[in-house]
Amino acid sequence: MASPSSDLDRERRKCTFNVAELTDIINGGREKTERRQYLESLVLNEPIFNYDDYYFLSREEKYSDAVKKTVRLVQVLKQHNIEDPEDYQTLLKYVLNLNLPIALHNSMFRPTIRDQGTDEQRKKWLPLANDYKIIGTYAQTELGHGTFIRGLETTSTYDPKREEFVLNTPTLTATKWWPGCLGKTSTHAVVMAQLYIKNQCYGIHSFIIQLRSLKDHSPMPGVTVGDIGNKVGLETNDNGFLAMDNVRIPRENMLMRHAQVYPDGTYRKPANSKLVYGTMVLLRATVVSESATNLSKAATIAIRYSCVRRQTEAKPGELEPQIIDYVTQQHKLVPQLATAYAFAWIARYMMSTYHALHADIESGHLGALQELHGISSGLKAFTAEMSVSGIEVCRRACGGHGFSAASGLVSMYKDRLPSCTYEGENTVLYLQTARFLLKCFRQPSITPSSMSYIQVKPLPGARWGVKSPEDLMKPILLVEAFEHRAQRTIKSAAQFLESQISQGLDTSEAMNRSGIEFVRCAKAHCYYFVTRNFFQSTALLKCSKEIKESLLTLGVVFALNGIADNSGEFLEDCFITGTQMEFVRERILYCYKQLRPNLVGLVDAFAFADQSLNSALGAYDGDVYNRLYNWAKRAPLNKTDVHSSYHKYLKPILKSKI
Ligand SMILES: CCCCCCCCCC/C=C\C/C=C/C(=O)SCCNC(=O)CCNC(=O)[C@H](O)C(C)(C)COP(=O)(O)OP(=O)(O)OC[C@H]1O[C@@H](n2cnc3c(N)ncnc32)[C@H](O)[C@@H]1OP(=O)(O)O
Ligand SMILES: Cc1cc2nc3c(=O)[nH]c(=O)nc-3n(C[C@H](O)[C@H](O)[C@H](O)COP(=O)(O)OP(=O)(O)OC[C@H]3O[C@@H](n4cnc5c(N)ncnc54)[C@H](O)[C@@H]3O)c2cc1C
Repeated sequence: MASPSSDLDRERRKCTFNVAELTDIINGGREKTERRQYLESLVLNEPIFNYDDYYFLSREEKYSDAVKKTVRLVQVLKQHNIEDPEDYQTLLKYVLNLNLPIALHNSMFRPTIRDQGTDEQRKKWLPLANDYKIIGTYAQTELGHGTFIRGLETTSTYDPKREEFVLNTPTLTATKWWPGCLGKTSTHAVVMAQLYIKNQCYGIHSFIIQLRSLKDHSPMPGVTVGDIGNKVGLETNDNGFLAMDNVRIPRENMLMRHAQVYPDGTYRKPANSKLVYGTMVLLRATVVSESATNLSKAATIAIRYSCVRRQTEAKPGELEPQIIDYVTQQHKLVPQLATAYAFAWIARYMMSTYHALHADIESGHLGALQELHGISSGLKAFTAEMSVSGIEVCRRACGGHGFSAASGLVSMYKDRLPSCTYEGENTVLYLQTARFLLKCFRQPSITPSSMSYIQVKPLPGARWGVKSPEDLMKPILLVEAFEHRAQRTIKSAAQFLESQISQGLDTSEAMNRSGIEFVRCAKAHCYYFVTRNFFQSTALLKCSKEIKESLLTLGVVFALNGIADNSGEFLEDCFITGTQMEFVRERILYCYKQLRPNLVGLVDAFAFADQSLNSALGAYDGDVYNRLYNWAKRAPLNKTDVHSSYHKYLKPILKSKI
């Protein structure tokens, strides 16, 4: 058997480009790489951030371990004056492989105060939150309602005599349920509740509530709070429940940047009722980035392992091939790698678009709200869905060892799966994007330039300009195919809706009946958007010819697999012919061959530290079998040669003499 590490060494020697150059591109420049390395150096060497035996821990131990790591992380951040949220995200992405019990504090609590608080409220709360003197969460979802926010039942009733709000959980279904970090960690929460003034309901607003004593962490009077119990993945997180019984807070605890309640109870409504949903939009944009990072990790593990794993001698006596040389294995993994790169590029687009449109909104251009919502909803759903399914493909591609916790892929899959549900269930978000696409289809004036393609009506009888398999290496033709599909499905969804209305259905029923068409067009739009962005961004890169070639080939793989996997949608209006579909399949194989020497280089370029992958299969040195064996030997069941259950149960039924 060949030595696993020599297999990876050989792969690395075959790579045609400079891996460090590609790492800089992925990180966004040399300076960002250096910053990342500096941040990594602060935590990687500390024993407390060791994850070696993590997969052996129980849920409670995992939570406790995560709290310990969180506290140390906070100390490290303070010690080194690290305040930039981007730095914190870098640490989460590349080192701290967990959903920490302060995840919601940093991703939702602080941003909500920043974006929805007045200047005075920011001045009061942000220093406390930034300094971790208080830890907060975002409590919106209830037992009875998650998607339909307007249906939340928690009430916040204004008492002008005492200038206080009184928060109540009037029914069982009004109990807050799911908020991360609520169960055991948070001292405070932004709670979304229906605002009542003089018996009139003004809809959902956000309020800061103290949940626990800052002296002993016990629940505050009127607050019932706890963990909701085990779930799929996210074992380090204490997703919780919360019920409130006449909890009083000062008037100043309603976040009043957009809507105000004056001491006498006068209400001033926000310029747009959806401003209160702003933090969700930010987190949806973040999910795009998380989806990219995690699929990159999964591809790193599975591709390195597939270069080390050998199976089935082709000819008697010959060395068994590396499993990566089976085209079926390539057909599993190369599309995941291509998707990881496509998502890394769209994540960068999503964050910069978020910041640009958010700045527009802050300066009063509220038209940007629906554009940001339209873009981020679909991309969150699309990237979460493909990332989760891609991680599972990577896990299965590792055969039996993919089932071992030590692969790192089991927990990754379980921890990522909820991203299809939280921050807006995926179908619900696709429907939101579809609404926006249809609006743009009907109203050119509101169509943002990034979506102007919607205004071009697809020509009946249009045909794809691909004449040979070589044509499939031309980004313009690939993008054209996705553009056509998106235009056609948007038009078809609009026509379907109109046909329902013309049959006499009221708008909501017609929208419901059009839902499947809506989701179809939103997915088609997202595939187009991501493909176009990949080729546009890659074309702009200043890098070596070899890197550009590899990236473009990955883009072709992403696009061609998208066409092959959704072939019906391209064939049904004869835009693509059967012969062109054959070209597509042929070119996919060609691209795999082109990329084969660079597969390890392309995953090495993500530059994940072994600790962050925490995988016996995917470590840099490829020493898979020693790692698996040593890890198994440390398993709690192996602490003694004879387990206590032998004495308790097994011994009596076993024969002492044969
Ligand atoms: C790598 C870095 C590491 C970072 C670490 C971060 C890790 C953190 C891990 C945290 C993990 C989990 C956290 C999870 C948190 C949560 O889940 S919080 C709860 C999230 N909940 C949801 O998302 C609920 C989904 N539901 C909704 O958003 C809305 O209810 C819905 C959009 C479905 C409908 O809202 P309604 O108010 O009922 O809408 P309606 O009145 O029908 O109006 C529709 C109308 O409004 C427009 N609209 C809706 N939302 C927005 C918005 N946000 N902005 C702008 N416009 C909006 C919509 O387009 C419609 O417009 P139209 O013109 O009528 O078509
Ligand atoms: C791990 C995890 C962490 C979370 N963290 C938080 C948190 O920190 N804070 C917080 O407030 N919440 C949190 N949540 C809650 C989360 O945001 C909601 O679960 C999510 O928004 C989905 O809402 P729901 O549970 O009501 O699903 P439902 O809306 O009940 O969805 C069930 C099904 O109904 C369908 N459906 C619902 N409405 C429609 C519609 N209008 N049209 C078509 N189909 C529809 C959905 O597509 C889905 O198939 C978390 C959830 C999870 C799983």
